[in-house]
Amino acid sequence: MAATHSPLIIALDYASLDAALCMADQLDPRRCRLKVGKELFTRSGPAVVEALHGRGFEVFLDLKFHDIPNTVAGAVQAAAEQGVWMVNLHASGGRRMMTAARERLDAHGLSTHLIAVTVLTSMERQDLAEVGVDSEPAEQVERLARLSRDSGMDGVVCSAREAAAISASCGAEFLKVTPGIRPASSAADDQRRVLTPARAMASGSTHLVVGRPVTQAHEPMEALAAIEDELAGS
Ligand SMILES: O=c1ccn([C@@H]2O[C@H](COP(=O)(O)O)[C@@H](O)[C@H]2O)c(=O)[nH]1
Repeated sequence: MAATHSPLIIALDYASLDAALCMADQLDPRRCRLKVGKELFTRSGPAVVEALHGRGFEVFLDLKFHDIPNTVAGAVQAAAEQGVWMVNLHASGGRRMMTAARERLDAHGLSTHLIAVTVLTSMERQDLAEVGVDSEPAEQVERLARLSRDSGMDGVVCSAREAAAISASCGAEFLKVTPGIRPASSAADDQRRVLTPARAMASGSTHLVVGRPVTQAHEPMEALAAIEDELAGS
């Protein structure tokens, strides 16, 4: 498998294995990693991970597990045994859930990166208030990032807007995987806490998750090249 130095992770949010592989076949594992999320995995199962590994890609399995500790530990183990590069769970599942997942990977010698989702990049203050969290997103992200670090996570999913603060509190090595990446000319869609690729890297993101700005572009490879150019010039 090709280990890339690129921070880019392309989100393969497609409704079929064929559509996902059609995009993957235009991409190069030396230029990006790929993310498999809930829609694609629910439709195609482990076959998609196998197919992407077969093409040389490192895979982030973005299933955002959130359940009781024993169940999440088992799910994380199952993901890691498929050889994925990264897997995630929801930090709001709490310390015992995260610790159980960490311990399960360690007990089996599995080196898959394990990261925790803090506050979804689609959420803003009002969304948090409606689920009983009376905080600014940045404040809640910081709280969950510290808990994630203390629970043995390798990093978090957050918006790039929070990456600098997390680097300060949890260290530069702590992974900051940031969706909500939008080139200046792209629509925000359902995302709320967005940043451009260059500003995201400057803020301390370690990895940038990009979906629709590339996959729904009229010319996806041109859109990807424009993002790479923006990063090279920053
Ligand atoms: O907080 C989060 C966590 C995960 N995601 C995922 O990232 C991609 C973003 O896709 P875009 O098309 O670039 O918006 C998508 O797969 C989400 O499930 C996120 O956006 N925010």
